[in-house]
Amino acid sequence: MPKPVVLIAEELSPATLDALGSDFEIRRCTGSDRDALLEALPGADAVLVRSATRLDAEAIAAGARLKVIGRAGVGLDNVDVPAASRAGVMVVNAPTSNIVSAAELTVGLLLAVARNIPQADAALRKGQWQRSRFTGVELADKVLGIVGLGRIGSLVARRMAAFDMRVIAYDPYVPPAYATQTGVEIVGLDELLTKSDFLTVHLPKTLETEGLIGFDALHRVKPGVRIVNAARGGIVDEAELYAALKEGRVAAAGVDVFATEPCTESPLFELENVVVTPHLGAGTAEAQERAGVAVAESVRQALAGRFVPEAVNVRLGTVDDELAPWLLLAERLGRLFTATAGSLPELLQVRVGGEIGRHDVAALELGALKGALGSVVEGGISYVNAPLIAQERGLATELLTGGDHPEHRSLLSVHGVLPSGEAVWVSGTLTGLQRRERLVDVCGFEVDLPLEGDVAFLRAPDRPGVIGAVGEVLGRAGQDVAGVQVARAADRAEILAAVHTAGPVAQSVLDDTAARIDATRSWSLEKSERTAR
Ligand SMILES: NC(=O)c1ccc[n+]([C@@H]2O[C@H](COP(=O)([O-])OP(=O)(O)OC[C@H]3O[C@@H](n4cnc5c(N)ncnc54)[C@H](O)[C@@H]3O)[C@@H](O)[C@H]2O)c1
Ligand SMILES: O=C(O)[C@H](O)COP(=O)(O)O
Repeated sequence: MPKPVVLIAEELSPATLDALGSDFEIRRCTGSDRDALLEALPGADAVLVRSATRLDAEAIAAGARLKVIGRAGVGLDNVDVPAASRAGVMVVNAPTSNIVSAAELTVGLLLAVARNIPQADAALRKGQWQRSRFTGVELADKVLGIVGLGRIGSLVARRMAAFDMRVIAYDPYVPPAYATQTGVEIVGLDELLTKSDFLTVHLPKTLETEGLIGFDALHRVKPGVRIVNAARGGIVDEAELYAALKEGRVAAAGVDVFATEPCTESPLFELENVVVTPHLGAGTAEAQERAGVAVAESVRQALAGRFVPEAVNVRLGTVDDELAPWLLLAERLGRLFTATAGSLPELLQVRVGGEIGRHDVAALELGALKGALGSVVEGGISYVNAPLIAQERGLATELLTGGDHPEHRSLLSVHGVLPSGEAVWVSGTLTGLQRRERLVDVCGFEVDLPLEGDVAFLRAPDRPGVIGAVGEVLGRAGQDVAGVQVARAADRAEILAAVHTAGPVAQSVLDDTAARIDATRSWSLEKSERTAR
């Protein structure tokens, strides 16, 4: 089996490779070289990038085998996430990997624009000892205006409070109570602009935020404000910032990010009151290691078809340690449901009863759907494309919670009514300290089976000699039978035989066995598991 290919399109920490391990073939390309990227993408199962690689719809379409895009960092403005979702490609990032580093760089830029540190350094290296030329201002008792009080904005707020700054913020999407807890006063944009002595931007780049600090805002600012942008180029309009600096409306600026990167020429570079860095917010050993290891882990999970908590284009709700094994069970039951039913219903119901039903179990609906479609959809099913594929096939899902079971603390069932009117369901639970998966009910036949290994199911009329006949056909085919479990229907009209074999039963052998006992239906757990992979 060839190993899945992970394409590394930008310089990542060496820890990334260690975390990926030896299960993948690693290829490299320079993601900012468009031709090289488009040439390398068709062979890749996963691609790892930072902010310099543009993964737009064209690039995603070129990645015909692509299953996951890993962004070793926060910002996703270089990835067309809707296009990835349409193509069934999971997008993962490392949303907290570099926030401390970005906040610390912001602190550095605030200090640099207050005290002219880089300019003084450059002058002294040229032999100029000019103390009064670089007279700065203190931070203490000044107003710091933060635009965007998210993860990085909040870290900056905490750090700058230690400099005795008065921190205000504009962010219409954070609850005022949260801001109060952090000691920050939430104000409107106008108030922030007119009151701030220092202004720092920590927004995502969106249609709404691009140019937010542009002509209008830069004409309303408090005269002599110092501005820092270590979020995304273009949120502070570079041309308008240049004009404001030239006219003295803005006293100084610290700029880490540019509308077009790499940026090696800019009118801003000509101004002495500007401090620039080449997108260094995440440029620390710690941030790079965290980002690389986090996306490597996510890519491993994604390529194994598992749920990835950091996936940005999967709406799964919360999957905590308590729920994670139930999610796997839901997927397995989904697969077994399809194998048992032999077709798909119009409505797939996921019923969650007992203790686990009292948690937020929304994820189980998607897990069961992914499992149910897994063995029937060509081209691979993922948490990303399962809802889309279900919609295309007219398959709806429903999550029902509540109710207790007399025998099981918690019970998960996947249920559906087939076009013939027949109801099919499979139910399972987790047992013991190891939380082992057990199949406990197949269409009303009570069983007690692990949900793994090679198990053939046969549903047949309840007649003497049925089990002997099953053993005989399988034995003749050279199939070792490790055990048989027989469940009887309440009316004793039918049995369900679950036959454990040491190895997969060939379809022809299963068909022969079924014919011998007049089975109304036969299917196998191994088949439903394996074809879904
Ligand atoms: N320079 C770097 O190397 C570097 C490193 C890391 C992150 N970043 C960038 O920093 C930015 C912030 O990252 P984060 O992790 O703090 O993001 P975040 O999502 O945690 O915070 C963003 C905040 O902006 C607010 N917001 C969104 N739209 C807004 C609007 N129109 N007006 C006001 N507030 C608005 C949101 O409510 C949120 O609280 C992102 O653009 C990210 O890409 C840059
Ligand atoms: O969004 C981010 O994570 C930062 O801007 C860092 O980008 P980078 O990984 O290209 O340094």
